Amino acid sequence: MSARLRLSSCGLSAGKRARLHRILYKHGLGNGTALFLPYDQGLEHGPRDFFADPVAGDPRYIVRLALEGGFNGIAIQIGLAEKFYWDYAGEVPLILKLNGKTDIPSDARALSPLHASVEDAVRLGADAVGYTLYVGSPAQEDDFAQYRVVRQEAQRLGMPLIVWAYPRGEAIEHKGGKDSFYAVHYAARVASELGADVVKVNFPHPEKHTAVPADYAGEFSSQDAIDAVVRAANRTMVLVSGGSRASDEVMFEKAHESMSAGATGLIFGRNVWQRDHEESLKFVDRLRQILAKYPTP
Ligand SMILES: O=C(CO)COP(=O)(O)O
Repeated sequence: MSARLRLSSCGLSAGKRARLHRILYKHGLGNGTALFLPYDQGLEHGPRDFFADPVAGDPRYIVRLALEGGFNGIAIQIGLAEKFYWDYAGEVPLILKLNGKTDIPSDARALSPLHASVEDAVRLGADAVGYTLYVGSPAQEDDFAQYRVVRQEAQRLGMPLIVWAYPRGEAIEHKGGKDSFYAVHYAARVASELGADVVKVNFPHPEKHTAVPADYAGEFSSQDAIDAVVRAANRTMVLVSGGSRASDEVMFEKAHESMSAGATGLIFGRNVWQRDHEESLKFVDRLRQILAKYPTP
């Protein structure tokens, strides 16, 4: 089991540290771990994600779920933040997603345009901002330039920056795919190199890297892979995302392995809200029991 990063080891400015302290120690379990509820899928995938439980299409329901489930924060886009977040008077920390796109065009040249600024986040009382960076996309150069401005603004305003580090594009597909160990490992390192305070990654699948590039040949367990991903992020805290619906056992295993690797927390969306209310709360309770086993020293 690897040690979890303490806030004091992350090289954070005072404002960022205060905000992250609020998220990690004043909400959720208050033990330095985090459980975030992401709700940007309506933009990224469209309303089809709400077919499984139509009530989840209502942002009011999701904000209430974040509160009832004892989440450390909710990650939403500007439109929903403006119209729904204050229904609960900021009782759950807000992570304002600053960029995002639809999945209607292909991901061949993936780039998520900005829709909001770090100043919007300050105005709305957010405790962090989120930026999706497509590592490996042919548009990576433009993405890095757009990201640099956000990073500088976040630094100036003391706003923690969470990078959704997503491998994308044809080149990645030829190197094992976006969930491969190689791609996720590289993405975590990129986020740390580029100054993210927190990086959000997909759980790496060692079986998917198909030994391309050759340095990744060999036997890796999923625990080996997530251990390496957290190490690659070094002083950047790691959040592991949920992905599409899977069995509860698979999700709990992922949660255990991530926390054991030293990740700071989990950001699970569809696996939480693509089921009825009672089931969602039961699932969240099990996740909280897992996080309780891994307090930050
Ligand atoms: O962070 C996420 C989306 O922004 C992860 O969401 P899912 O758990 O639904 O994959």
